[in-house]
Amino acid sequence: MSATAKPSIGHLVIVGVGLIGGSFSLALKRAGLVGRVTGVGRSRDNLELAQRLGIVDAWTHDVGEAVRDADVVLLAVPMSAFESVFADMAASLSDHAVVTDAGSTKQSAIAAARKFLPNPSRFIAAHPIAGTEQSGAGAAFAELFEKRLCVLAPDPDSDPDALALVKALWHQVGSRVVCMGAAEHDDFLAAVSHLPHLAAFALVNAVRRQSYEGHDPFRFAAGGFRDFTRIASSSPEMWRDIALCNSDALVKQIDAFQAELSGLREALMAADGESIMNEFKAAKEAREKWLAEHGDGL
Ligand SMILES: NC(=O)c1ccc[n+]([C@@H]2O[C@H](COP(=O)([O-])OP(=O)(O)OC[C@H]3O[C@@H](n4cnc5c(N)ncnc54)[C@H](O)[C@@H]3O)[C@@H](O)[C@H]2O)c1
Ligand SMILES: O=C(O)C(=O)C[C@]1(C(=O)O)C=C[C@@H](O)C=C1
Repeated sequence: MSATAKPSIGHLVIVGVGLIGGSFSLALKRAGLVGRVTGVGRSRDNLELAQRLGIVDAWTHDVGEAVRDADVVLLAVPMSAFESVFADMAASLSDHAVVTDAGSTKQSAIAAARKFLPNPSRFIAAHPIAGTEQSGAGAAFAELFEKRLCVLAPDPDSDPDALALVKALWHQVGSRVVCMGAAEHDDFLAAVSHLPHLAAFALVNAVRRQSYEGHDPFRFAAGGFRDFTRIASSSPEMWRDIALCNSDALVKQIDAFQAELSGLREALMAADGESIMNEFKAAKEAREKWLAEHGDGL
């Protein structure tokens, strides 16, 4: 199957019917590419909401039961749940089922699949680089992946038919699909996704922890603080898991960021306006170049 071919799935199972799993289902349903969708999750309220919103046709808490006649299974749960979900589905998957995921770290997802799935070659690791700070089925929307990158991290053992199907599905939900190695993916994402989240959480805490003689500094925060910290409203559970799964790469990025802050601190202490200006100018230029070259759809 070519990446632009229209795949058709009889039974799709979404494990973790939140922002990402829910949006994937809505986009495929809107495109008329899926017969029925079963949702698997922990929270009854969230699954009932998903059914009311037309994201799933049926739901269960039992992943083994759900995947028995599945054609495609998408894992969209926090990274710490991957191993137990794979273990719970392993005995029930049919030979033809294709398993994929949307997890934010790829080496850990692949390691979990290899450890627990009967046929890891039919697992194709994927990561849509699109999201918001909202969680749960109520946050899902069909347009989420349009024009956004989706990274696939196949390996030489990946089944070519499974790879072609997963490529075609992400293409059909509007993504621009690229393939790369899992380690390379995790390094890049540590820099442009995981560090920014960590920095946003840390910045809010830095403001929160200081004493301002009884005054509330948040009262004076406006657009700058809101833009920088939007992602500190993201799910703490999800971000704890991402940070732990990609800790080596993330620690390197924290060190690089700390070195930048130290440089600026030194320049400030020395009242070195020229250095500060040069740093700010270089960052502004790099950001504008990024937006001009890759900002389409953001
Ligand atoms: N939010 C983003 O911006 C974003 C973007 C790309 C990828 N991701 C990745 O996608 C995955 C899902 O993220 P999300 O934003 O949709 O999260 P979410 O919190 O909106 O949805 C996750 C769902 O999984 C359910 N869940 C948790 N543990 C489970 C388990 N053991 N079995 C079944 N269901 C379980 C939760 O109840 C929740 O409904 C994560 O791995 C995340 O790293 C997130
Ligand atoms: O826009 C946001 O709120 C996001 O955080 C989305 C975002 C990111 O850009 O860092 C977060 C995690 C993902 O794995 C992919 C995308």
